This record gives sequence, C-alpha cells and structure tokens, in this order.
Amino acid sequence: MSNSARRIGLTGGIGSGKSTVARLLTQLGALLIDTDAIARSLTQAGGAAIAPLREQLGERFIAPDGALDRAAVRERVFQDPQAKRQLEAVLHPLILAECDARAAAAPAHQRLVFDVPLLAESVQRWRARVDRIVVVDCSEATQVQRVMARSGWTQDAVQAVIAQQASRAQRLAIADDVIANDGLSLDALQAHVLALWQRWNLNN
Ligand SMILES: CC(C)(COP(=O)(O)OP(=O)(O)OC[C@H]1O[C@@H](n2cnc3c(N)ncnc32)[C@H](O)[C@@H]1O)[C@@H](O)C(=O)NCCC(=O)NCCS
Ligand SMILES: Nc1ncnc2c1ncn2[C@@H]1O[C@H](COP(=O)(O)OP(=O)(O)OP(=O)(O)O)[C@@H](O)[C@H]1O
Repeated sequence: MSNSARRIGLTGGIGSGKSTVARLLTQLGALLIDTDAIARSLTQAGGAAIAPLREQLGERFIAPDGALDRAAVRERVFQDPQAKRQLEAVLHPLILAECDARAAAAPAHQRLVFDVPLLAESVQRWRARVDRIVVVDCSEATQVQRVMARSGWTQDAVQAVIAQQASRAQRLAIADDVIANDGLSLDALQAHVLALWQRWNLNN
C-alpha cells in the first residue's frame, strides 16, 4: 500500500456518525484503532489511568468497583474546564501511546483507521500520525437528536459536550475528506464510504 493512504484519521463531533463510518471501514478491511474504546479500557477497574485520576479528580469519581464513574465524570468535566483539562492530561498521553503501539504492531500493508473524537483539538499531535483526515459532519440539531435517541441523554447534556468540542468550521478546516452525514440513508452513507475507500487506494 506504499502508493496509497494507509493511515486514516477519522473525526467528527459527538453523534456525527464516526463510529458508524468506522464500522463500515472495518467491513472493507480496515483495522480500527478506537480512542474512545482505549479510554474506556484505561479507566476500567485496574486500568492504568485509575490511580492518577483518583489523585487528580478525587476519590468520589471512582466507583465502588474501582472503575471510573463515567456518569459522574461526564457531569463534572463538561461543566468545569479545569476538571476536563485534568482528565485529558492523564488520559491523552496514555491514549496516544496505546495508538502508537497498536499501529506499530499492525502488518505493514494494513490500512488503519484511527477514530479520534478530539482530532481537531489536538491536530498538531495527529497530523504526522495519519495520511488523511476524514471529517464526518452534520448539523448540531442532528447531533443532539442522535445522541438523545442513542444514549438517552438530555438535550442539555448533549449541548454541554458540543460546547466543549471544536466547532464544525474548525473540524472542516483540517479535513482532507468530508462525509456529510445529514439526511443520508445508511445505504447512501455506505456508498459514500466505499467511494472514499476506493479513492484512497489511488492516493487522492
Ligand atoms: C468523560 C467520559 C468519562 C464520559 O464517558 P461516557 O461513557 O459518558 O462517554 P463516551 O466515552 O462514550 O464519550 C462519548 C463522546 O463524548 C465526547 N467526549 C469524550 N471525551 C471528551 C472530551 N475530553 N472533550 C470533548 N468531548 C469528549 C466524544 O464525542 C465521545 O465520542 C469519557 O468520555 C472520557 O473518559 N473522556 C476523556 C477521554 C477523551 O478525551 N476521549 C476522547 C478521545 S480523543
Ligand atoms: N446516516 C445515518 N442515518 C441514520 N442514523 C444514523 C446515521 N449516521 C449515524 N446514525 C446513528 O446516529 C447515532 C450516532 O452515530 P455514531 O454512534 O456513529 O456517532 P459517533 O460520532 O460515533 O458518536 P460519539 O461521538 O458519541 O461516539 C447512532 O445511533 C447511529 O446509528
């Protein structure tokens, strides 16, 4: 795959459809490196991030079973930028190291897809790690509607996350490819993803 885009950085706002696109890419043969999943494994009971998070955030954010109390942390960090910075200062270096290790362990010609919700926020770290940046884009109203339906969150909870993420314009500014995922059927989305996949094989 020397003449093609091997490492794909996939991003988009909450509820944009990143994981759906990532799943379609794995069906085409990509190896997925999912930063949300890595963050979850680092914060399960016994995970490498638990001790530093206990120290940074306090005991009340660790559940009785020893895992991170995700609902409590979510409620806190999306209201308190300082707490969000503390969480990210612990997790982001560990997430990046795990991404690098997985990429290094992959076969030389394996196409890799990095699913990174905060790629635009940390583009200086990611630009050199990927050959193309793909942004899944949709309106804020669609994001809110999808996350309320998928996760049962309130509208305010979704909007609090959106307010803490890069703007649509900031994400679009770093995109090599954009998937406009608004009012698109899942079949149409799949066709779009296949077209991109074929184009990446030709390196453009
Ligand atoms: C805050 C946490 C505990 C909430 O957990 P929860 O299970 O409720 O949500 P989940 O992990 O599924 O994330 C849902 C979505 O929230 C958004 N999100 C998550 N973390 C962040 C963040 N630090 N800043 C902005 N948005 C975020 C993303 O769009 C993500 O896809 C969790 O998201 C977390 O540990 N975040 C810090 C790690 C991180 O920065 N992850 C992003 C990977 S680059
Ligand atoms: N084109 C589409 N048509 C219908 N439903 C869709 C479409 N795209 C995504 N969805 C649905 O919207 C919800 C959010 O999509 P998905 O989980 O892929 O988003 P995400 O960007 O990964 O979100 P998060 O940042 O929260 O992880 C899911 O329930 C998914 O099935």
